[in-house]
Amino acid sequence: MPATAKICGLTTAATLDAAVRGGASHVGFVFFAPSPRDIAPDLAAALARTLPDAVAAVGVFVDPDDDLLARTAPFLRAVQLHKTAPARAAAIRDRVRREVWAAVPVRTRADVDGAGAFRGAADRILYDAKPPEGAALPGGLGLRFDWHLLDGVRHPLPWALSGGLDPDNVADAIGVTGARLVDVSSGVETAPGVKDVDKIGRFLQATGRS
Ligand SMILES: O=C(O)c1ccccc1NCC(=O)[C@H](O)[C@H](O)COP(=O)(O)O
Repeated sequence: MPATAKICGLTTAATLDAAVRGGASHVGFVFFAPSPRDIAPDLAAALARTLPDAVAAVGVFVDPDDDLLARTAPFLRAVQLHKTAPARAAAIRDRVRREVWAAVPVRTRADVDGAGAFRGAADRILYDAKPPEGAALPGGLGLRFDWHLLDGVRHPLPWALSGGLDPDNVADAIGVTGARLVDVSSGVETAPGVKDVDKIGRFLQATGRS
């Protein structure tokens, strides 16, 4: 079964174009200063304006304040929240009136079950690999979790699979988990924050969409 895909952490017109041409359903812009993928809101707005309707812009945030959300939400279709409690996610959803994705860091089955806390507070769960203690970033680390932790799970919300995916493993990941939406960042880069047009194309081809 083919899956749709979000290419995360884009910062240039050329790589955005590769994602669009390859058939991505979503593109992600990271608004988090410590990230090598951090993008200024003005540049993200300009890139987002070039997207066709079929491709949704997703803003990626780490427990954002209202000011950052106000500056970015107008050109986004969804906000992806890391390290954000369910009550705050619900308040953000009410405030920005955008689809809210809650990132759930996974190392154990208990982590997966924790996604239920976002029922009623978010619109989608993004299962991502749990970073090591003290990691500078909550995502974009190229780490994967045991996909079998999703076996038999009754998901509380629509969901997406993330963490350590790349052009060579994404087809397996889709086969094992049944994910209908996959998300990638470092797996289509040549260095942290440097996206690669060919890898983006290969990743999207491997999802079975293009
Ligand atoms: O990618 C980042 O730099 C980042 C920074 C702060 C919060 C989240 C971040 N990324 C979130 C994503 O959606 C990534 O695509 C996801 O963690 C998967 O990353 P990867 O394992 O590198 O494919």
